[in-house]
Amino acid sequence: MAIATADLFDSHEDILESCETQFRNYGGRAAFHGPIRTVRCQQDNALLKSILSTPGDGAVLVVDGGGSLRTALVGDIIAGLGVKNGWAGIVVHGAIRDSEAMAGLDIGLKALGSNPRKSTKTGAGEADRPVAFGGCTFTPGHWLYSDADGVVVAPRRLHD
Ligand SMILES: O=C([O-])CC(=O)C(=O)O
Repeated sequence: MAIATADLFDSHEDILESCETQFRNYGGRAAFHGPIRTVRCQQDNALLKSILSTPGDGAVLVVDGGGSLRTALVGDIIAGLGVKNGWAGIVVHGAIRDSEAMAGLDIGLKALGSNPRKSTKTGAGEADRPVAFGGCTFTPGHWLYSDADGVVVAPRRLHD
């Protein structure tokens, strides 16, 4: 069942952060939520690919790509790994590609935009550290809720 971020905000304003970044929705799931995992990488997507190759257990991967639109950090193959391994969603502060194919994948996927240019594959980056953008800090283990209105983060799970 979809959980409305606006309703969550009204009930939990004291503990919620709301992200000001204006994402586009690319995935097949318009609304999604889960505990946060993170990765920070700059125009290189080998680390996030290896993370999405492991069991997600319903988590949301927040990818801090520094807001770069120069290369795509996620395409339909990497997003498909997330589907196969039980990730609830991917939030990319950066670009994706294969956007038409992504609409058919059963996963939440938000990103700033798209670019056909691929990323490098060195594995550079950091995983599971707090990352911040849009006035919001994404801390591993905190909970992220996303829908058409936006993305909110809470220090704990908020729904039954
Ligand atoms: O391999 C990449 O860099 C991204 C991609 O195209 C995919 O995930 O399908």
